[in-house]
Amino acid sequence: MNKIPCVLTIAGTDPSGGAGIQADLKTFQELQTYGMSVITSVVAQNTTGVRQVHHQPVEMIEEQLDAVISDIPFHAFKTGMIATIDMMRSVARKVSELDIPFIMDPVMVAKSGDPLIASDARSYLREELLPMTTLITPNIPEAEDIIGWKIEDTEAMQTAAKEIVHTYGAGGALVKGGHLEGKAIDILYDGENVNSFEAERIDTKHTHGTGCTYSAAITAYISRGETLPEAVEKGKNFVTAAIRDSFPLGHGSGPTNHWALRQEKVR
Ligand SMILES: Nc1ncnc2c1ncn2[C@@H]1O[C@H](COP(=O)(O)OP(=O)(O)O)[C@@H](O)[C@H]1O
Ligand SMILES: Cc1ncc(COP(=O)(O)O)c(N)n1
Repeated sequence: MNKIPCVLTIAGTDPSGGAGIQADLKTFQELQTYGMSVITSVVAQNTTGVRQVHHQPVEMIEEQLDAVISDIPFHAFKTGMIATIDMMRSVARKVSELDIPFIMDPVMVAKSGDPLIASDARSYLREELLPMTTLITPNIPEAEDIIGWKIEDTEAMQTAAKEIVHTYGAGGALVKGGHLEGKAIDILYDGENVNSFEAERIDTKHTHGTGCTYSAAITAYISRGETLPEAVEKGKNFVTAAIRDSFPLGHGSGPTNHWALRQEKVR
């Protein structure tokens, strides 16, 4: 295995650079890992919303995966937007050969409210992909979709994280509290322990791509040999700084700032 930590993202694109593959690769680069990408869907979107989506044919997704897997060993990978059951089936088949950490951001709906996956793909995600994961990182609506009941506080987030692991079979679950009020609290259950990660809520609308950035940062830290709780703690610091210094770019919800931690160290 090569010494450089190598990581792969399997996700959709964002030409405006704040979410999806683009956010993942910027995060990988910023965290001193070698980033690679397999594109599932080309998404015409920006800070205001999604205009059009073009799915790659499943053969093309499989070819991209084969091209990477057959050539370059990597240490961890993440998935983001995988829009249809057929696409999920192809990804599942290919990644089942890999014996490395799998971080899944179960992307369902963009910040703008636009759906990013087919509604019938949600149950396939829960039943077929979720049990393959080392860690799944749902926000509150995504966690609710998986477990089928409402999450209203951090106690319920903890119950949900345990249920996602014990009932649905994820290796670990990080339920993110960005959609609740008050402090930005995320709950990690790794199959043994519960850890809580807390940050002050930052008063900003520029949170486009936070979920992508966070899961990419966790993937990068894991590829560098950190344990799950360590990787989440560092990932949380990274995404909090990226939100604190987010860019007021575009006409909608602007992107997070992947340089933020570096700038904080320099200041
Ligand atoms: N306004 C905010 N201030 C500070 N942290 C936030 C804010 N909004 C979201 N977060 C944090 O950003 C990360 C991603 O959050 P979340 O919005 O829940 O996920 P997603 O982007 O998938 O919808 C989590 O760590 C969450 O706690
Ligand atoms: C291709 C793609 N993947 C994921 C998201 C979700 O982004 P967010 O983290 O803002 O919900 C997105 N807007 N586009």
